[in-house]
Amino acid sequence: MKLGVIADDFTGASDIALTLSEGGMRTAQYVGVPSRAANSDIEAGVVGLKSRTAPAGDAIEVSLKACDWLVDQGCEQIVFKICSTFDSTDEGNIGPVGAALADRLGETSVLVCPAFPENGRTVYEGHLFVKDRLLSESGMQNHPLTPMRDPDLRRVLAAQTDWTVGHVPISTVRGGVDAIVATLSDAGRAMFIADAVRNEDLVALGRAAVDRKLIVGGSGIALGLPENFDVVRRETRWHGLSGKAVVLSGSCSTATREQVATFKAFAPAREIAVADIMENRVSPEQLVDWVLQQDTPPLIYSSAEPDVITAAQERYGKDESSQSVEHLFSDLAAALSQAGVTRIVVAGGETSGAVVSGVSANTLEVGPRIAAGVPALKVTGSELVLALKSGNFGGPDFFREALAVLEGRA
Ligand SMILES: Nc1ncnc2c1ncn2[C@@H]1O[C@H](COP(=O)(O)OP(=O)(O)OP(=O)(O)O)[C@@H](O)[C@H]1O
Ligand SMILES: O=C(O)[C@@H](O)C(=O)CO
Repeated sequence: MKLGVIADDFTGASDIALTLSEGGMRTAQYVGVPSRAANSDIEAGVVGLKSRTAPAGDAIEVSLKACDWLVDQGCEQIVFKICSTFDSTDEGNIGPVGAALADRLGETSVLVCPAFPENGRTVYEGHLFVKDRLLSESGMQNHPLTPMRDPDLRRVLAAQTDWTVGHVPISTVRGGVDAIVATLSDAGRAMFIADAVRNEDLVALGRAAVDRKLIVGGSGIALGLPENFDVVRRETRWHGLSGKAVVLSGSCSTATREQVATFKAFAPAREIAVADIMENRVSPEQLVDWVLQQDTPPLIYSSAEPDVITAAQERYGKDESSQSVEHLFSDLAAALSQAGVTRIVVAGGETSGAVVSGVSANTLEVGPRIAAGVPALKVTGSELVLALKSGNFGGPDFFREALAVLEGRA
């Protein structure tokens, strides 16, 4: 293994696994830190964690464990994959985990860039944009767990770490690899928010990071990395699975809510409210029976508007509300796979974490792209294929498109 990635959630892991796989690296995605050595033919290993919203100490501990495992597999460089919308709180986890990984790897200068232009995430003058909106006006200010209310990433990161926070402006990025390298050199415990507006900017940053032991970024930062290693490009082989399918959506992001509305117009759909779970009005067994009765792939969703989420959080507590939904999706996914469901499309990073732990997946093989940042995945050693969609990824018809790719029809 040459390149190791520690991803702070599972959709983010599959997002960067797709970029590396499309970049020609033989890539595997692992669910949590593996207890065994990786297959020797794997060039890029992506360890997916569920650490984005964990207490900082826990996130550091598990990220260091992942780092040690990747270094043991031979990795020369580690990427800490964060969300392209920089999802985090003042307590962390980007700053504290980034600093802990840097200390472990002996790195003193860390490039930080969440840009993902293909999905509309760009960084300019240190500020993060989602399409034509500042991060703080993009809908992310209403996120149930990590509301992002400040678009200036230098300020956001500085609140999370005692490392110096610097900036690589777009003029330096466009000035070429040597200009970027000069900015990053001999910095002395500094993290640099780098501007990037186009894929070419990310490729330049990736090239400039060739000697860095740690990079922090979204999947875009991986665009330029495969070429730093001696890899031979290969086609991915993919065989979809037919059989029963289901869509599970716990994401409350703007894009997901539109996808839910689009899919509901022609597919059977069941909405789950936090109150239904808290007051035991719904169980995985009932939901599995309902799924199996449907003639076409159905949707089960808790995706809701911000006022509904706020009301649930005020009534039951913030963590309690999201955990109740995640536990339900985890138990439901386990029961669905036991009942013979072969295709599961999941919306939401935390929700995807719940689902992959529910189905006891250990390693995921990366298949073709469904949408930017979302590959088809096969659970190794099992008759189950998955799509793990980040909240705001995919077009309005994503669920139908994902079901088709997972079946091998597209
Ligand atoms: N109706 C609801 N009320 C309160 N919380 C909810 C509700 N539905 C889902 N949640 C919680 O909101 C969180 C949504 O996070 P998740 O990561 O799954 O989606 P996302 O943030 O849109 O996706 P991503 O992290 O990929 O951008 C989960 O913890 C989920 O359990
Ligand atoms: O970078 C992104 O936006 C995604 O891969 C993700 O991490 C969302 O959870």
